[in-house]
Amino acid sequence: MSQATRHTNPEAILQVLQDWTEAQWLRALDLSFARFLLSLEPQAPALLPLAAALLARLEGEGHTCLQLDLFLHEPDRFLSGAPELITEMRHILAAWSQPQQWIDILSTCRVVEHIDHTHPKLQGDDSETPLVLDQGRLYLRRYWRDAQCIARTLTERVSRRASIPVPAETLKPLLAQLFPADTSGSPENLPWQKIACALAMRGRFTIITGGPGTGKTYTAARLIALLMAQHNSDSLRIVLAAPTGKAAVRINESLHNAIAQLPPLGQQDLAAAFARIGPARTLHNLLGARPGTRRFRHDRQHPLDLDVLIVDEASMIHQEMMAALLRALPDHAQLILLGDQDQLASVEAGAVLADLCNHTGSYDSATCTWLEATCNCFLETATRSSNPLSSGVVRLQRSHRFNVGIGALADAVQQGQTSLAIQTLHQEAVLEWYEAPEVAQILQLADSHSGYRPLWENIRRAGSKNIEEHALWVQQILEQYGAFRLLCALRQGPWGVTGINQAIEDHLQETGLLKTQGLWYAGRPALITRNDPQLGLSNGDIGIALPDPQGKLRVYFPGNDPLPRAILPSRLKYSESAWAMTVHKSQGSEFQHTALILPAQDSAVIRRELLYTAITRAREKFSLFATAAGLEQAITRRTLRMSGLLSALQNSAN
Ligand SMILES: Nc1ncnc2c1ncn2[C@@H]1O[C@H](COP(=O)(O)OP(=O)(O)OP(=O)(O)O)[C@@H](O)[C@H]1O
Repeated sequence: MSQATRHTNPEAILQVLQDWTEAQWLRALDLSFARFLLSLEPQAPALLPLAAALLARLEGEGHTCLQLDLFLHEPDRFLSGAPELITEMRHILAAWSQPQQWIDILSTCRVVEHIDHTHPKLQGDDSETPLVLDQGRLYLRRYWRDAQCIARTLTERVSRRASIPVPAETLKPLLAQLFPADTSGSPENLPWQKIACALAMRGRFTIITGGPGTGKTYTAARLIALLMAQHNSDSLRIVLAAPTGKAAVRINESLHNAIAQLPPLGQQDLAAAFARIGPARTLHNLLGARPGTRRFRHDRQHPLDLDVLIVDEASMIHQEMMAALLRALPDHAQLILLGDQDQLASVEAGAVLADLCNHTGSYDSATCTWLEATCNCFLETATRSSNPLSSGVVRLQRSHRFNVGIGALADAVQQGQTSLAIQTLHQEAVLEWYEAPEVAQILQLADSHSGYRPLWENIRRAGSKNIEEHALWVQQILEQYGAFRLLCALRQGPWGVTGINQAIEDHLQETGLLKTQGLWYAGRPALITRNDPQLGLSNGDIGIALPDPQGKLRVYFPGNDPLPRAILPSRLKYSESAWAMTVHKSQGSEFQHTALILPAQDSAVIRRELLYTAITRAREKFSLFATAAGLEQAITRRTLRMSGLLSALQNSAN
């Protein structure tokens, strides 16, 4: 068959898709979706099955739409694979290389709805075609619907910004009391934490973004104190949440510590009031996930019972979850998102926090007047921002916790400055760079005092039979495990999680440090890989297998209770060893010492956001195993997730 025929015949395109699926470049799901659309519209043009399969595959890579101009300009930026497959894809796409061709052809399909913004009332929600074409972007319908929902709900929330009646004259002295050092109103040194509180106090939607240690939790603690001082703390329902169980545990701990350090505010017993809020929950749990479905118990008809919702680690919220959250949020409630927009985006599709923070940092005149009245800050009023949420977003700028060397490296990477990053790696004592990495060096580091050695020695000592002493020992082991972590960019291969875990277990066995035969051995850190509601465990939770006081092996998980939970290993169906873990899985955690392992061979998944996320997991020391070329590629390559959220926000605001 000639290439020309291949390009115009849907059956021939299906054959190409079949070949790509056999080569494992497409997923079976992608092919099935293309077939399904052709079954709905047998006379469809050849472009339809191709577009459907590529769109489905892109969704698997985290994109919420196929943005025609970006994708057709550089398809292999978004879909990587074996060179011959990429060449074939490029060759086939050459027949439809212009966005307008796609629009003209796909608009004729019955399974595609083309949104016409000049007649918005006639379009949209009522129609149920599987695909939607909107302003040069092709969507799976549910992603389009979710983007519209987020955009509509948030612009509506922001437009009611000033509708919470908080008198500036009562807020001002409270803010001054909570942020005593922040008296300066000079533009170079604005008190962003105080500004964040002032905005969140009267807004129904606020984002407090910033790198690690910039005081997001510090600010959230003060915001909670202000809310309690302004309203009746007994009846105000404040709820804390996070995308994962681990992140929920962490926000509990850090907020608890931050509240304990707060100065007294009026008559409030803050610690008691905070205790009434209750521990942070995962978003799944809060919304009432229905197992085996995409649905939640709470939605527009059954809204959540709360007045204020504070969600930490918001960079991990994917688009579908954000839409579900907004549907379930009562109209009157205040939503505050905390997170670092520069971190890796969510595993599932979308880059919600980064999209929502895009083009922000300017404030409208009403907001500037409010900040002047409450914070004594004089900000320049922006002429119209291209992001309607801009007045509700605050970026905290200064790190208060970070080790200076680690912070400098994170900044250089985040700004894409390779030579500065290399110079910093060479200069700073807390940074260690293995430029010609070998597995033996990784094992040596893991087996050192700043690695797992203290943990391994403590595990070998074995716990006491006395219950209290045993509990203390378990607690100590969990803390020691949390002090160091090996992070990998990849899952598979000798430099990936599986290879490094195996190398460590072999090392432990060979040196006799721990007996690692079998799946479960005393000392094995086990990462849960699937949610298990019955056991109350979430994907990403980590426990350590240790003998109980009777010598029987149990897996101990840290939790909100002071005592770790003990579960029999046989009950844990889905787990993997966690001496090394992926950078993705480490999100929401921090370790005193973090080591990142980049593979010798380049991989398209190694990008700036991954490097930044790994570096910012380290509190005191960061070790890097990477060649100079690997490091440079990682810094240069940026993640670009195709999404229509910003454009949907702009449409909603008009
Ligand atoms: N304005 C400030 N003055 C003094 N100390 C501060 C201030 N802001 C934050 N800190 C301190 O800096 C440290 C880091 O703050 P915090 O934990 O709130 O940062 P974060 O942005 O939530 O970090 P992460 O993203 O890692 O969770 C804490 O010890 C906190 O008490």
